[in-house]
Amino acid sequence: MNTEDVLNEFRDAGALREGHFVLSSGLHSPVFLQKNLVFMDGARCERLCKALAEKITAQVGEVDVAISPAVGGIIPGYETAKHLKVRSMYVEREGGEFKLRRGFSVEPGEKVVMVEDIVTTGLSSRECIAAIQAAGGAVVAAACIVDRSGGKADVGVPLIALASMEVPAYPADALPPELAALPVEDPGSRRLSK
Ligand SMILES: O=P(O)(O)OC[C@H]1O[C@H](OP(=O)(O)OP(=O)(O)O)[C@H](O)[C@@H]1O
Ligand SMILES: O=C(O)c1cc(=O)[nH]c(=O)[nH]1
Ligand SMILES: [Mg+2]
Repeated sequence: MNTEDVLNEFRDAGALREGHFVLSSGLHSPVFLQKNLVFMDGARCERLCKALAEKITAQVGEVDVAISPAVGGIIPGYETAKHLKVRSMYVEREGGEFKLRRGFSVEPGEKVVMVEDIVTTGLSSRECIAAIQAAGGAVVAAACIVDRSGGKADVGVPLIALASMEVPAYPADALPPELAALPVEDPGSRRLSK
């Protein structure tokens, strides 16, 4: 499955949104990939995550566990883990910081693949990887359905992306006028509890 195939799944699901969005990183973008509209369709989610699992196995071999950052990473993390035939867990924010909760744990040195839905700056991936390492896991790779940085994001381990593309994103004080003119949506969960 190549980038165009993945984007077609997003288009067909009505998940390729245009407007004015504030992203998890605080950057603003005229494009948002509303992944939940993709993952809500079991067959579509399975096609994408099966392909991602195959890419992970081809690049890093077998792993022991897949761990994702909540909320967006939970469904693709579970489905990818299913195809890798490994346990699936997630980290969630406690006082703003990602932690393994709900009885989830890793054995010291277990090989972990961190599975994200979307990577933009890589900040959430780095936070998730730090939480896994703090819990004793050895993160051998990160994986995502779409890398919006076109390969530029550095998450500190190899990043395996099913689709890779560069999408414009701007700091709040450097918005193009046509973007600044539109009302802003904040669709993610990072700022929900504040
Ligand atoms: O690479 P980054 O710059 O960190 O951006 C990508 C992150 O943004 C979204 O999460 P968000 O925090 O918006 O919440 P969600 O998982 O609940 O959608 C997405 O699920 C990634 O985790
Ligand atoms: O950077 C983000 O927060 C982000 C971008 C995107 O296209 N989709 C998403 O769910 N999050
Ligand atoms: Mg997320």
